[in-house]
Amino acid sequence: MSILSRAWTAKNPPTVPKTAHPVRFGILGAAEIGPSGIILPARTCADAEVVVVGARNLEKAQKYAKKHGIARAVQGYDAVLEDPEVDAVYNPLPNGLHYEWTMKALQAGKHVLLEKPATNTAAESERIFAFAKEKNLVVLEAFHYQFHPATQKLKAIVDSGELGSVQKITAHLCAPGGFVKPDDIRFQYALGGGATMDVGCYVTSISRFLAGREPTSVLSATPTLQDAKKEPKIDRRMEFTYLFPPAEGEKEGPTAQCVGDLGLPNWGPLSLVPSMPELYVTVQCAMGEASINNFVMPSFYHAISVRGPKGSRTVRAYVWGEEGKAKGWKGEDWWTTYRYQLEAFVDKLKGREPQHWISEESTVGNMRAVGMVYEKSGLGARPESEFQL
Ligand SMILES: NC(=O)C1=CN([C@@H]2O[C@H](COP(=O)(O)OP(=O)(O)OC[C@H]3O[C@@H](n4cnc5c(N)ncnc54)[C@H](OP(=O)(O)O)[C@@H]3O)[C@@H](O)[C@H]2O)C=CC1
Ligand SMILES: O=C1OC[C@@H](O)[C@H](O)[C@H]1O
Repeated sequence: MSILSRAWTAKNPPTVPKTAHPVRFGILGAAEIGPSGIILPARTCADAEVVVVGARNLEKAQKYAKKHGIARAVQGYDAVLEDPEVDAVYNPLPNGLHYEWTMKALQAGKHVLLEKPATNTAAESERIFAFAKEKNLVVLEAFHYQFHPATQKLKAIVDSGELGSVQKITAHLCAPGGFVKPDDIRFQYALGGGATMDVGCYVTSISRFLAGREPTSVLSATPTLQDAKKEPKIDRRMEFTYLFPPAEGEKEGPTAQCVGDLGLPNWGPLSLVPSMPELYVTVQCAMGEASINNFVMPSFYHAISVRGPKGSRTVRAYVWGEEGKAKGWKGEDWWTTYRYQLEAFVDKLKGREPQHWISEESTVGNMRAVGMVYEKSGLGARPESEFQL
């Protein structure tokens, strides 16, 4: 399939008939990410159905429901949680509201597919998972990129040892200027904003994933503020370096040099030339290097470049290899990261073994690492939610 047909099918996926008991989702908020994050993936998943969306304004919810083919629209998020037809909630609210509405959803007996980053602090994530355990419910932080075969192919190459030990990871997730508007939730401290929260959490996540361990410290963290007067704690860009502990037999642990940016400045004469997005990860190892050029949206295009003792090669993985298929792992080459993620989520709820999972430890570890970056940068932690159950 070409890049164009993959992109077209991802946006216009086939609608499949539902099983007798699909997981019925309710969406909290008429969020921008909703169509990619859950609505289109659910259309092609026999075991999932979006049944209701709730927004603060009923008319907004109704417009959104009509546009995206959702059967019902309700006013407010409580109405979604009280809905007896809802089994699981998709929570794409601003980061600073993730904790409150995930706790409320769990209280209401709903499973939660929770947008990244899970919460404002590691302590909040810990509390969510403790409560989910108590209620015997599932919470998954939606780090969708990890569920795609391309990400896992890169991980398998690094873990195979063919390139030797990991020495240095470089991870960039940077958007061109204008991609995020000045009044966006991402630039509001009270809502858990900041580049490190929004895009820095991805480069943190993939660095930890590929290093296969948690960072012990942040060697440096240099913020560029979005608007120092209006939001003195909001980073538009953060450059930061993690130090990981050595693995057994290693003298020194690897580092990860990360950059997250929500608005790369234009360049060239009169600054008229927009910057290109940066969406790559490189893993330098003792005997070579592996990299991927589009780790957040690999379903559109990607290339994994490997250089090592066996020579150089370029690998692509839109679907599982023969081994994965033999294990029953599903996929189509137009499946987005979100579609692969949904498959894992419904598998978990249906008592099947998901192909991949983001564990509680991983979510808490990521939030802890993001928190360490904010502390080192001098901007300080994002505000703890005042919500009490
Ligand atoms: N996995 C991924 O690839 C992506 C994940 N995300 C994550 O999803 C979440 C939402 O992002 P995105 O869809 O871009 O954001 P939007 O601004 O489009 O949506 C956020 C929703 O939050 C609701 N909301 C509730 N309180 C407030 C408030 N005080 N101010 C503003 N909105 C409020 C709004 O709901 P209402 O309709 O009720 O007004 C709105 O629809 C974030 O956590 C982000 O990190 C975002 C993009 C991609
Ligand atoms: O995937 C993403 O890319 C752009 C970001 O602003 C967004 O929040 C993130 O999840």
